[in-house]
Amino acid sequence: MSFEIDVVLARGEREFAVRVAGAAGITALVGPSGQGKTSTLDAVAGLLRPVSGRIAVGGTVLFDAGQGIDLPPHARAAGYVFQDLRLFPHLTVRDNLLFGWRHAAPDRRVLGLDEVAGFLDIAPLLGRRPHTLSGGEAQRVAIGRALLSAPRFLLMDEPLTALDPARREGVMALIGRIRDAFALPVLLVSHQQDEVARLADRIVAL
Ligand SMILES: Nc1ncnc2c1ncn2[C@@H]1O[C@H](COP(=O)(O)OP(=O)(O)OP(=O)(O)O)[C@@H](O)[C@H]1O
Repeated sequence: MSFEIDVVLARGEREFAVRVAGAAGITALVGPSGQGKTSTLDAVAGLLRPVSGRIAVGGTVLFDAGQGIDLPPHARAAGYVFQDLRLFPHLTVRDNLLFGWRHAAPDRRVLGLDEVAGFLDIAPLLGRRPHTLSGGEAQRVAIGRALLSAPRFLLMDEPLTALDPARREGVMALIGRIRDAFALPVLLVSHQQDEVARLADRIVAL
């Protein structure tokens, strides 16, 4: 399973050409601010329509301007961990996690709440609200919600930025375990180029 991305994206007046070829495992997108990294994740998730080009993941074509293919977000089944996490503030951790599960296609639900909570070490937090969580705890809950949505692949926007060095190590180890345990391709954006170099199977500079 790997990402094949060859698109031109437009944001306002600017255009970005993005190319990621045949990378399995963890692919890191790095580069200066404002170079279209988040826009690339949005395009793969189906939240931003490219001007032209093609996006496929694991051989499934998600977008192809030439062939008129543009799958809607739910059919793409991205597990998207947003930079600002976007946990629902009025829901408990349990209900944030179950939101992902309820939106998963029933025949693709391979993971359950208990398994994911155990894997991410967040079982003690299930009754809490997001505003009571530390940055690292909230990050793990957001990853859990994405995993429970039965994703075909994961998109992670700056998963290390808000964390102190010790927590960064923990989240990096976790992302590596997700790749190995669930065989999910991961496309992640990072500014921490040195750290991400140890984790990623491939680095693409925008
Ligand atoms: N909705 C939008 N409308 C207009 N311009 C936008 C929009 N979203 C992003 N942009 C612009 O598009 C460019 C690329 O933004 P994007 O967030 O993809 O970059 P990035 O590489 O992820 O940046 P950063 O590292 O700062 O998060 C930026 O110049 C940004 O200001």
